[in-house]
Amino acid sequence: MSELAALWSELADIKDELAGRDWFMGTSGNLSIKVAQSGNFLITASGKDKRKKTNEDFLLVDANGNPAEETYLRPSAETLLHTEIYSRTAAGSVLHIHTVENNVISELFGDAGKVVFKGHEIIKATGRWEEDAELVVPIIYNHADIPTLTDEFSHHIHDDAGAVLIRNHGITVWGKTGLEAKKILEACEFLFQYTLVLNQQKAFTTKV
Ligand SMILES: CSC[C@@H](O)[C@@H](O)C(=O)COP(=O)(O)O
Ligand SMILES: [Zn+2]
Repeated sequence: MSELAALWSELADIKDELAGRDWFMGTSGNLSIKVAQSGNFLITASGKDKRKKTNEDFLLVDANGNPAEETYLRPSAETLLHTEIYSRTAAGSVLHIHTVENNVISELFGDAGKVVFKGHEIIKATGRWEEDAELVVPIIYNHADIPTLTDEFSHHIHDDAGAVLIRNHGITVWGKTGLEAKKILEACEFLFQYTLVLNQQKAFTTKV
């Protein structure tokens, strides 16, 4: 199998898994994986139902996000976020999803500009192993203009792995590999769900 075919299959597997969690509501979400050395990456085609598996799910783009081969497919509308992450880090994969939980958390903590988690075992999935490790997820405004959104997003790209919430839009995570990006995504969504359930329980117990 060629390197490209292997990467296609890896990204398709990630897409299948995330689809199994119903994390691509209303055609939302975009995923990419980098082809080592070349600067090119495979990215989801724009506007597709990402729950479906087809031969046209991904296209190859160059480091500027332009199609690297003849195609009628359009790369994701948010390709610029992916190019920005790849240009500033050694990330190998970028994943973006919209969930009710990540949207509600982004709204609850949006005015603070970040949500901070501490004292959760699952923080280790993000590569922080100290007992008092903190996971800080920045929250930025959802600029409709993608270059403006990317500019604000870029202030939060400090490492080869990371996560940023876009308010009332979704989360974008990246990691050195597809597996690392998926682990960070799952850890974040776990923590978002935990926070919402805990707050609901607290509200309930203060009422009774
Ligand atoms: C229908 S969701 C809105 C989209 O603009 C976007 O936020 C998204 O996640 C999917 O866009 P896409 O161009 O398919 O990658
Ligand atoms: Zn989106």
